[in-house]
Amino acid sequence: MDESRFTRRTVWLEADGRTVGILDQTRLPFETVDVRLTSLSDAETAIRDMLVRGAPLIGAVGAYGMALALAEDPSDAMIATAYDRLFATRPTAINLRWALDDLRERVAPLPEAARADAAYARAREISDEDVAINRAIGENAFRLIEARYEAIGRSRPVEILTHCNAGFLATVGWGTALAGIFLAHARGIPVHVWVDETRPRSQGAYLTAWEMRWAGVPHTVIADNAGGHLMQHGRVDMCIVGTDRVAANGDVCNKIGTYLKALAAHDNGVPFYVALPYPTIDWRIADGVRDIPIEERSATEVTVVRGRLPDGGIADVTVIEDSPAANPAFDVTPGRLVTGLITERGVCAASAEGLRGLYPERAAAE
Ligand SMILES: CSC[C@@H](O)[C@@H](O)C(=O)COP(=O)(O)O
Repeated sequence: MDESRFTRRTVWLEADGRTVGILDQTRLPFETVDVRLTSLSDAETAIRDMLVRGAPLIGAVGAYGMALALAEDPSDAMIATAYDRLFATRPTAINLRWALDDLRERVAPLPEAARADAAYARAREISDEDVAINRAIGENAFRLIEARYEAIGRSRPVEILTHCNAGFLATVGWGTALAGIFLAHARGIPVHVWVDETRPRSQGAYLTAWEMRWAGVPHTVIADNAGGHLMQHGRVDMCIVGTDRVAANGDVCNKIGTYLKALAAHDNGVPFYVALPYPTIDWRIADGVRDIPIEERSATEVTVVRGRLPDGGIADVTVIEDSPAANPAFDVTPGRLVTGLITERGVCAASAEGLRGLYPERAAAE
């Protein structure tokens, strides 16, 4: 199979060398619409309102946001303003801070006239690096999927459960948790994916299912509450999810509901893997459950649902009226419930020792 299907870019520089193109993910799966970002405030809105989402993609668009800002005004004051405004858009995905720190460090020492070009060049590099990293994560995840296929005697498809969306839409290309699944499918290992719907924003139903169709991977969308039952009855061979931030002790922050899936997997002896690139590790947080800040989003995301009407139109309908609703968007799964962290450097235990073993230089630097 042609692997370029899995490298569809989610953010790119337009031909004018200044405007940034993105796929508007709020319109999926009903419409495929590209949008152009021309200013800092466009980038800010795109991240905050989730036209782009997923930790690695948020980082890449944050980097382009800094470049767009400096193209308008390359002053020191603008570096600080752009950093603060972009940083405030989404609090949980650590890739955003990583990308903004990186950009600020590189452009601040330069003369003003050189700053915008340097920022665009670095944003592009970050994007290309993300695609290469995810391809490597995919190879490491592929080996685990292949091993499960051998373990079940090559008798049937490997049943994999995933939560939220950690495919190419959540990154610049390939994806993290889904990269190994795409590779397995492309290389002829039969897989079937249980796609958690992932309320309230339904990234599973709207985005992962769309990617599975795009790639031709057999899949079934399930309500968020179904995973435990399927695991109890031997219908899940492994779980693979992505993450928005991994603490130095291996605790994993991901879309709300991930923790419950990890508990069910642990209780049923189902391997639970988390895929991540190095910028997702927050070396400054020693205890993830205690210290990772969790984004609380609008209650409207819980009370209003988007769908297609019988006449073909697309509409938002209210499903909860007159009751308060709460919307914590992420949760933290303790490292002890995670079978392994799948990174571009290999697979390690979800622990301080495991992470230090794979990234000794980065652990020492923090
Ligand atoms: C690869 S990014 C992390 C993902 O795994 C995903 O599950 C997730 O939580 C993304 O959250 P989102 O709120 O859609 O930006």
